Amino acid sequence: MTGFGLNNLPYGVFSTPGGAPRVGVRFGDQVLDLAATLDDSTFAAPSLNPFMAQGRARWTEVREQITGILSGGRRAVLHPLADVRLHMPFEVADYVDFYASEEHATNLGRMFRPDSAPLLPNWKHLPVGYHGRSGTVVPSGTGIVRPTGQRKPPGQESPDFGPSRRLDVEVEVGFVVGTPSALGEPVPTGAFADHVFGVCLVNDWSARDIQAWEYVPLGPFLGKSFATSLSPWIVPLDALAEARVRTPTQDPRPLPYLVEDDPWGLDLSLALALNGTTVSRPPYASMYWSPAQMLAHLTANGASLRTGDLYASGTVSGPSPDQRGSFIELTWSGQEPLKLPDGSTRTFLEDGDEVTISGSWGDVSLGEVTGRILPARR
Ligand SMILES: O=C(O)/C=C/C(=O)CC(=O)CC(=O)O
Ligand SMILES: [Ca+2]
Ligand SMILES: [Mg+2]
Repeated sequence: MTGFGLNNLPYGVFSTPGGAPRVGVRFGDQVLDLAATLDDSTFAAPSLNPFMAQGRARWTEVREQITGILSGGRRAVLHPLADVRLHMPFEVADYVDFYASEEHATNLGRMFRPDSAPLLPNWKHLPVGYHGRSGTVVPSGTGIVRPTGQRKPPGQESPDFGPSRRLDVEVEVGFVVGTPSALGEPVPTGAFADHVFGVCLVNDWSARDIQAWEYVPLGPFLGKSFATSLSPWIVPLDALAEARVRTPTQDPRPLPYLVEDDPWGLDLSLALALNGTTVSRPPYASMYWSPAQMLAHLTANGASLRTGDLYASGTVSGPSPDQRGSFIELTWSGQEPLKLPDGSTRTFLEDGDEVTISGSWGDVSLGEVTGRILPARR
């Protein structure tokens, strides 16, 4: 049907006019009102966190119940999607962003560090990542104010302060943790599905001029912390069982704690659209590190997981130029502007631009995450 049939059933948080935000499941162009249908107060919460904290056995049980209700015509409270407002689906605990695409890491290495090897020596030994800012993860549709910060273009002797001139996107896939883990206890790759509840789309907005000046030696900071957008529907891992593929061959072989027996690469097709025109189609199957390896690495030092932790894959870029997941790559640092159907060209984002990332596996849709650029505050 629409990408939201019985084989998908993603969870989100919605409200009807005058009603409180509560948990819903998308079915076609309708939203199943879970609190009203199952008479379970877990789903009356304004976030998925209480349900996600209950763990995999409960997630499976509820998915079976919902499937039974929607296929067997049992009493269900459904609202037309057009009549509801969608909210942040869960409360983000900690937020981590990885860097798991070899193509993206190579492209950015070439542009940011033209005088050294594009991949740093650690890159094929561990999934490189950084901790982001969970408080600025925003729901799809939130306007993105152009950030202001320190900029130092090449050839300019000292930095100045002003609105970013190189505002960009990053097409990413997000993984949402349900079951927490104990401090001091690493989570092995084989326990990925016990902890991760589901998958969504992420746009890691990035101000390339701020980033290029600030990032050495501690990594991304204000160039990325102003906003990160999230899609409204969290697709359960169960809906993606058939999407699983092996990652590309990993050479050198990763250390034992990063080896995965069951493959958790995902054959998702993503798309990046600017003002309604698709400009790129990044293939998630090309990602070098799997989300199970990312989780094992994230906890290898004993760092604990909390319900609502979000970790993103890093920008998804495939091998061909029309598969790149950011404008800095698509326009090669602004040197090769994109031509748009209205005859205009684009390097980085302009005020008023609207960006939409969508994704799917077969007829299982991840929906979309969208955002429009608002002028800088003055
Ligand atoms: O190579 C760098 O210095 C930085 C690259 C990024 O902007 C990466 C980032 O946010 C991680 C990713 O999305 O892949
Ligand atoms: Ca990123
Ligand atoms: Mg961000």
